[in-house]
Amino acid sequence: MAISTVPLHHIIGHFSYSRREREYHHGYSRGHEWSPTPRSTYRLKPINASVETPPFPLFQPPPLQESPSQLEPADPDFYKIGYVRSMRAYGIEFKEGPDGFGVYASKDVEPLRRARIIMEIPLELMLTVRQKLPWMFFPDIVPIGHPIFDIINSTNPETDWDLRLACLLLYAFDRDDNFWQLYGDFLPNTDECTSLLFATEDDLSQLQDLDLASTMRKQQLRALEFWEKNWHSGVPLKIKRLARDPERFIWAVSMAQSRCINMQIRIGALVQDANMLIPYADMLNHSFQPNCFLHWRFKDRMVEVMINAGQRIKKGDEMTINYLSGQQNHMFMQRYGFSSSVNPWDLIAFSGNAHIHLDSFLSVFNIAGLPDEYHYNSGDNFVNGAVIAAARTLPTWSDGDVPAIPSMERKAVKELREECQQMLAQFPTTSEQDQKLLDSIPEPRKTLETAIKYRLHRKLFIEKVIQALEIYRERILF
Ligand SMILES: C[S@@+](CC[C@H](N)C(=O)[O-])C[C@H]1O[C@@H](n2cnc3c(N)ncnc32)[C@H](O)[C@@H]1O
Repeated sequence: MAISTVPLHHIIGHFSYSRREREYHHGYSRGHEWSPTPRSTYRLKPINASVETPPFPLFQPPPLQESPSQLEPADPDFYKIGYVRSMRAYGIEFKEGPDGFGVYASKDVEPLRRARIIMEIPLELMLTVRQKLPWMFFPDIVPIGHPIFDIINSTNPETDWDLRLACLLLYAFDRDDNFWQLYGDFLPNTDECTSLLFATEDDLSQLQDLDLASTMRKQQLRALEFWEKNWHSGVPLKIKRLARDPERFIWAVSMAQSRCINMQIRIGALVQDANMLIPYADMLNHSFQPNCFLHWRFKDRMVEVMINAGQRIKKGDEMTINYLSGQQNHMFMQRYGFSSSVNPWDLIAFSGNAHIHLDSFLSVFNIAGLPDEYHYNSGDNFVNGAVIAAARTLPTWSDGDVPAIPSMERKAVKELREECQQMLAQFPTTSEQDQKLLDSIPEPRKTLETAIKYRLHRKLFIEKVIQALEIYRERILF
């Protein structure tokens, strides 16, 4: 069953669509590949003349002058795709930066007592699937009896949300006048994708993590087998053209995995856990200390992107959200194809008996709160997410008010440091060698770069834990 609500996708007025020299393959090309060739103009007739037509552009495109931050502004036409209810954005711009497209503040924002809206995106622009049985998808664009419906219907609702979203995305690209046909041009192409679904065997070996490499091999096989099962030579033409080659389907799965947002949404009386592809909001990059968050506004079925209450933002700052809380780097790698050396949730499996005194360690680094909510406000440049992770992952002891005994702490620090050093020695390369390798490849393939960065981040994290132990040892004596 699919949810049906308002009639969808009435394209209003006309818009001009700038397409540079490239194939018109949704999501296969964008951004810096475009050459500044003349614009071509497409005119789409209004489908439903009775629909009110808001004036274009619905919000101001960013100024075209060179951005002081050296980042490339998105194509101005990105802002002009118009539908019955369009998205709205306030005080932000979409630009290409170090992590692909991102969202940046176009003006300063003073801290406010209440959260402030920067984007509003209506439900009808999104692609969503319900996580649990009875599964549903939205919008209701797939006719019962269409082969893609049967394929979607054959998936496991509990586990295959990414495969279903991929099918829905490919189907949306194939439907005349669907919003995603236009929006797809702003999605990363296969070369720009960081997803390890595209990793070669060599890339996987560069991870220096056998477990992650094996998980990714299984995930690659799962996507490939799904394509083979459903797009075999005998399938009807109308399904075949959605993903003629496995690469196209795997691209769609990688889009679903890396851009999907899981949210609980209320529609009427129904509250559901949904996996959603939310255009424009999916341009927000991740941070462990995000300045924004998402909120479902049920009264008019909009997703709001909001700036945290009390957050100060400077013009040019990147706007970020937290994709996953409480997850280690390998989980970020599996789903999004990136990692961080300051992931506060990273863990190290210590095997010895050494323990340090928890309260002393926390007070040395001015870390407050309980393990699930540790935060720091020390003004000490050394303390970052990796030190928070150290506080969570180092074996510690705490017994009422019993204070630490410096000589015992020093002994424990020595053992823990040695164990960290053994872990580092087990890697075939050092962090310096990884960094040199990254610097020496002029334009590495995304998946190769992602893999080398992952192993580098792991080593930088362990090195930071060693440094933190050293500082703890020095300061505990006073
Ligand atoms: C939801 S999309 C965000 C928009 C994306 N940057 C783009 O170019 O379209 C998620 C992808 O952005 C990139 N990304 C997001 N946050 C990142 C971060 N903190 N570090 C590195 N890459 C990041 C990864 O490639 C990830 O798969």
